[in-house]
Amino acid sequence: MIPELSNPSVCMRDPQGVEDIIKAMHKAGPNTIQVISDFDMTLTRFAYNGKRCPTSHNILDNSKLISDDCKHQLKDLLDEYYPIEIDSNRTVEEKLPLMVEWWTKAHTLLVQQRIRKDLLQVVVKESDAMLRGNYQLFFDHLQEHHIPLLIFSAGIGDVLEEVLRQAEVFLPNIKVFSNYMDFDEAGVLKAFKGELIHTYNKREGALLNAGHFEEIKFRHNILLLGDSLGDLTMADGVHNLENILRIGFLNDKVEERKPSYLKAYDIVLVEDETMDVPNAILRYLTSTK
Ligand SMILES: Nc1ccn([C@@H]2O[C@H](COP(=O)(O)O)[C@@H](O)[C@H]2O)c(=O)n1
Ligand SMILES: [Mg+2]
Repeated sequence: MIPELSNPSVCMRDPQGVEDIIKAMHKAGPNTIQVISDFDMTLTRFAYNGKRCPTSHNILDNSKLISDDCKHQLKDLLDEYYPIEIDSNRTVEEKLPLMVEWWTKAHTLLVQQRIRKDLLQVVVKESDAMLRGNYQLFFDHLQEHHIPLLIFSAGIGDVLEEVLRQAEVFLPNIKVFSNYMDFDEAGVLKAFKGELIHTYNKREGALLNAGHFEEIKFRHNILLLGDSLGDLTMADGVHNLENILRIGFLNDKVEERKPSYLKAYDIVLVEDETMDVPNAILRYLTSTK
């Protein structure tokens, strides 16, 4: 049905179950589909030529807008909390307060740096941020078939929008839920807006944004893309969900985390820096054969 499902990066707990979901979504047609995707390390690459690529936070953390002292502090936070974020031996309940602590400390430091809105464009351009291979096909295909794409990110909304704009894929069918910066009249960062979104509270974020799901309530079939187990709750606001196909990018600590990813995601893509598998599935879902 979809030759790319035999790629070496593809792992599935239940290949027949995956085929059944895809067939049901294909039968229902593109007008019933919506895509919900995480941003960092899902739409963007985890690594390129063996080097880690930055998250939307890291784009700022590593930029010329941040003092050396603050860079060290942000790096210390990353070294302390990222291993906790991806630790398979801790429960989500254990991780929750620690994630709030990480995001709160990092955002406090960023605010202290008095970041200028007009320089975001420059730092994104100067960064090593990269979308996954063949990302253009993904965005163009969704736009062409009028399929809404919700990008649901615990990263920084202003930065991720700029990444998409510079890649010329910030298209009208895209909606973003994320942490947005609040600037003062002089265009200097003074706070972050609204409720904090971190890796493990996307369910709450989804429920807070009920209006979006209401607008597209006739789209009961979901293609969900994520790289963290926290991303699985991004579709919790969807009305009368019929079919959901969950695709998880397993980027880091592969052997340790594979069992839990196989249990939670229908398709697990191991160290795959491309959009080839989601693209092939979308091509099939929107085909008439
Ligand atoms: N100070 C921080 C906080 C979080 N991160 C990483 O960002 C990712 C969240 O964004 P998603 O688009 O993936 O929801 C998350 O995986 C954290 O590792 C960071 O780099 N710095
Ligand atoms: Mg992510």
